[in-house]
Amino acid sequence: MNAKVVLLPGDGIGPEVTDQAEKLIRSMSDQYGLGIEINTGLIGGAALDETGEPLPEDTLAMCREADAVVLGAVGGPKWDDPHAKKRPEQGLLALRRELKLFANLRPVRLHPALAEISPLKTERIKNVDLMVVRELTGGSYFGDKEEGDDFASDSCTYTREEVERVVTMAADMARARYGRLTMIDKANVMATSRLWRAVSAEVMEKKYPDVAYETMLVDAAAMHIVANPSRFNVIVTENMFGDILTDEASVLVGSMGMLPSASLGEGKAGLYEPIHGSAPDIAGRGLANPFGMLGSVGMMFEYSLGMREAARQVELAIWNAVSAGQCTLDIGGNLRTDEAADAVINQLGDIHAKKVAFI
Ligand SMILES: NC(=O)C1=CN([C@@H]2O[C@H](COP(=O)(O)OP(=O)(O)OC[C@H]3O[C@@H](n4cnc5c(N)ncnc54)[C@H](O)[C@@H]3O)[C@@H](O)[C@H]2O)C=CC1
Ligand SMILES: CC(C)CC(=O)C(=O)O
Ligand SMILES: [Mg+2]
Repeated sequence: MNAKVVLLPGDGIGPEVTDQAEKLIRSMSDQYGLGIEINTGLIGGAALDETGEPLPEDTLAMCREADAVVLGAVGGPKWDDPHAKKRPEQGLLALRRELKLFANLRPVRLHPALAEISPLKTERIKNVDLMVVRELTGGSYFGDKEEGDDFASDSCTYTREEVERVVTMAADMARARYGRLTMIDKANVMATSRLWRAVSAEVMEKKYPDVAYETMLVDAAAMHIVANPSRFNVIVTENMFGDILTDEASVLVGSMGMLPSASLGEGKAGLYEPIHGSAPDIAGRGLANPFGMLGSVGMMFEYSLGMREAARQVELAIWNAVSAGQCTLDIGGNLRTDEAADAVINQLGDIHAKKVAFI
């Protein structure tokens, strides 16, 4: 196959979880005889310290050549000076934009063993299995900014095309899941949301009359996600709403450390990262949950390497590790980051051996 994967560990717990991703990729590569080539690059605060840029040219060049990029997290208190001209997070935003990765898929599925970890009542969350499709290269994270001591602005812009392509991807997903699509906006206040509403309605009416479709205001959605999360199946929303709502949704499944993501564009190349940040409060202590990162590697096998079965095996291995209590402190286990990842890799070996024995 000779796929090329670039690892960008970044900052805080980023390198800790990226090390686990590398182990998993190497193990899968050996198991399937894939010969995956792995290269590592600088991004975020680590890149700022070494090169003065949060996304150095050679990192970007390497990523453009790759089939997939796997990223830990960027940022941290060391680079948080509000007057700084360059910030680690700019590196990640620039990478997403340069690679034209307009859709960020964030699946949220509860493992029944973790229902008790969630602060929410088990009967409310037991059927949670949703897919959030977050628009990733538009909106206020990318609009023009003014920044002064007495005035600041972030402009939020969207074009018809930006809305159409991400809603189309989300509607395809809803159709494949025999599910319903909820488009979340703030159309009672924001002009961009009214564009989202009009364009989404057109797309759904013309191309997806068979997919159940609804709209919801983001403030109400924030409430429904915790009050009645299993009512959702596929959610599509703009960049910032999706960012915020998915951190909220992580509470449903036990921990921020559980949620993976895949960022996709027109082609097959993608960026794979857990939804969490660099978690400075636990960095360097072996406490980081690696499952969101390992789940992201699973998504890489599906979306960039076209290996759906391999992706299902990674998902199942994480599921089995959780069932066996082989997990980190945040979800009630007592394993360190590397031990929890090793447990998943061992589970994967068992799954593979059973499959081979069956054949
Ligand atoms: N994709 C990225 O690179 C992102 C970077 N950030 C950056 O990360 C830094 C810290 O941001 P925070 O607001 O603290 O958000 P965070 O996501 O890093 O942490 C929030 C809370 O979740 C916990 N947590 C996160 N990941 C975990 C894991 N794998 N296992 C166990 N617990 C975990 C942390 O310990 C913390 O209590 C900031 O500089 C922020 O800009 C934030 C979000 C995304
Ligand atoms: C640029 C990132 C720090 C934004 C974020 O929180 C995310 O993508 O989850
Ligand atoms: Mg976020």
